[in-house]
Amino acid sequence: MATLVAENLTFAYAKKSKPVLNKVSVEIKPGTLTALIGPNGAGKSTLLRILQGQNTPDKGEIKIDGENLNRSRALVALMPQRSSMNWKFPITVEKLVSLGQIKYSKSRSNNPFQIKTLLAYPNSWINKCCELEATMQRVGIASLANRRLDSLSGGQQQRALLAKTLMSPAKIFLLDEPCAALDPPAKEDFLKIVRQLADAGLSLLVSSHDWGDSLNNYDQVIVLDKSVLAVGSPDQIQDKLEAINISSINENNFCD
Ligand SMILES: Nc1ncnc2c1ncn2[C@@H]1O[C@H](COP(=O)(O)OP(=O)(O)OP(=O)(O)O)[C@@H](O)[C@H]1O
Repeated sequence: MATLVAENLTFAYAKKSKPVLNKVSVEIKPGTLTALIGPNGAGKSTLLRILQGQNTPDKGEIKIDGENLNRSRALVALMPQRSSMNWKFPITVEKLVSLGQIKYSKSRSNNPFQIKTLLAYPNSWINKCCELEATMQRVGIASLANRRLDSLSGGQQQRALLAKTLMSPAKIFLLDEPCAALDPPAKEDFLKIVRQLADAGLSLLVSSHDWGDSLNNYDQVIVLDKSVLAVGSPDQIQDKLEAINISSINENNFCD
């Protein structure tokens, strides 16, 4: 369980350029599913990268359970946009998912894949294998373990990428447009899974272009367009959006 609080984040990609984020504050509570919505170029991906520590804000601060993000980066994991993946890479689902653990383990002294750890803690390898199996089951891809990534549907690929992300020891998960390019049933399946993860105590922030009934799956909705335009429950957001003129957002290619 972990709470992420970001306050007054301001960020520009170059010194003299205009900020792409301006005084953005967000709070992600344990066991909640939050949607981050906004038009193209609103700064959603930038914000997720900052919250994960890949980019540093020019101003503002990010704390996890009161500790600076620098000290607790391992508690935050980012699932990147699907366009950043090479889906043709010859790898099985199981191997991809296990990479989520190995990547993290490199920087840890208790890497369960290291011989010295194995000797000291013989169950660590078994535990990690169980975790791999459990994580694949959690997102409904256990039966696809030996399939190659390029033989999967888009929805299955996204679930495999989610499972890889879940293999990290994080408690807060930032998902960058995980439902982009998924057909409605696959989108619905994916949202059910993230809902279950939140109900199990994880904190999830999911960026999306979706506007409509799917927002009802979320506990909190943040509307971003360089700054936070509105934040609240799906019902509260509907009311607020009318006040801030949703048509101007739609004109900005705010799709679906
Ligand atoms: N690496 C970068 N260098 C310079 N500018 C960037 C970089 N990445 C993004 N930007 C700019 O920052 C702004 C915010 O982009 P960002 O990708 O965060 O928005 P977004 O809301 O995720 O957009 P989309 O919904 O289209 O993915 C845009 O104007 C974009 O052109």
